[in-house]
Amino acid sequence: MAPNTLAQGFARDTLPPMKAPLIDPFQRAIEYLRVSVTDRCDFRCVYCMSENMTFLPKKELLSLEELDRMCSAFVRLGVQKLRITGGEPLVRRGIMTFFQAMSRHLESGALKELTLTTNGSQLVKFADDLKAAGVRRVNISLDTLDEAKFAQITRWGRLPQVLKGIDAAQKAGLRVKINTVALKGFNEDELETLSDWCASRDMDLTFIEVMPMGDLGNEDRLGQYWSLKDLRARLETRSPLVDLPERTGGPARYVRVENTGQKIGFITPLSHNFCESCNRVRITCTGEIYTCLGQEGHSDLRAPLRASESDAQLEDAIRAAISLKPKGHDFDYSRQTVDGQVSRHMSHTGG
Ligand SMILES: Nc1nc2c(ncn2[C@@H]2O[C@H](COP(=O)(O)OP(=O)(O)OP(=O)(O)O)[C@@H](O)[C@H]2O)c(=O)[nH]1
Ligand SMILES: C[S@@+](CC[C@H](N)C(=O)[O-])C[C@H]1O[C@@H](n2cnc3c(N)ncnc32)[C@H](O)[C@@H]1O
Ligand code: SF4
Ligand code: SF4
Repeated sequence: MAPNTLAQGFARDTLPPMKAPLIDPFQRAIEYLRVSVTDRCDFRCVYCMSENMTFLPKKELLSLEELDRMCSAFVRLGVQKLRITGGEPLVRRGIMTFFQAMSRHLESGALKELTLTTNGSQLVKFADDLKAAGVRRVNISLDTLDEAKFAQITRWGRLPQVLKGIDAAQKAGLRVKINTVALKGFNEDELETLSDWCASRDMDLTFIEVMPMGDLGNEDRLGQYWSLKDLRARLETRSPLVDLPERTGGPARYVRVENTGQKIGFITPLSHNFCESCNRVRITCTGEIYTCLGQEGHSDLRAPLRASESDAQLEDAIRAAISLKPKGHDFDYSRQTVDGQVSRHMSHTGG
């Protein structure tokens, strides 16, 4: 990708010496930042958005320059892994300039990984640029390989476009991990097919338990919930699974499928929560920090960011927010009610 003047303009900080790292009240080091760069999306997945979602006015969003300042402040405070998400991150205008600007933190060695989670619809256009900006792997969400079911679950998505995006990512040399939300009565019968398909293309696969977020409307999230313990037991009837110690810094726990060598991850916030080793916080597209995905508590970082050209106030506000990070989430399916429902949309905080 050709050097971009806007990106050069971003690079005003060559990272002053690293500050004291971010440690929360439970002695967990915060090294992983997930940033939602837009609440917009070209899909309307049923577990994530309502069909008639209204989006924020553009002026509410952090500008690309502000996103740069925000992320750079976190990198100075010890964040080593930066995941860009949304909404659909690749529908944000100018987003490649932002990726390009962030690559300077990879080059300096301060940031170990720059990556994104995407629905894959725009990868034909952007895979090469992402690779050039230093992205090495992408997580692509895909719940089914059946075209009609794909249209049903994403409402607006088209499967062939996403499959072409996956091809483009692999061709560009990006490592691909597929994220599949396991939904009872929807893709239950496809898990083996999906896992064989990923193995045949040398892609990792992670199954995610559906979380009770967003406005449920007519959606029965409780009825859709499927414990990954059951799924694991089913996969075990085909081949032994060996627990792997390795971690990506994310919440997935991995197993190796003995018969094929394939790696499969499980993200099980409900049936086995991983809060005790939580290392991450989230920034919304409007500059709020959520220190837990499963809690409503948050604080505003946009005001301190905009208050001054210096980042001192922003850094103080970040530390203050981390000092309030809760121990874990409040999701609760056990009472078979939606008490544990978090009314915020995933697209706002970025999942
Ligand atoms: N409850 C909970 N769920 C999370 C958390 N982080 C990620 N998830 C869930 O896992 C999904 C997949 O996460 P990804 O965006 O692929 O990121 P990741 O799992 O950190 O990715 P890797 O770097 O590949 O490990 C998210 O959309 C959420 O549904 C977390 O901190 N708490
Ligand atoms: C909110 S999306 C944002 C990034 C991108 N648009 C995508 O779909 O990959 C991030 C992830 O959140 C997951 N997700 C959304 N709503 C969820 C829910 N209610 N429970 C579990 N995962 C959810 C999606 O499947 C996706 O893997
Ligand atoms: S899960 Fe991702 S692709 Fe689906 S509606 Fe939410 S933000 Fe869009
Ligand atoms: S639910 Fe909250 S505390 Fe638990 S892993 Fe996710 S973000 Fe961390």
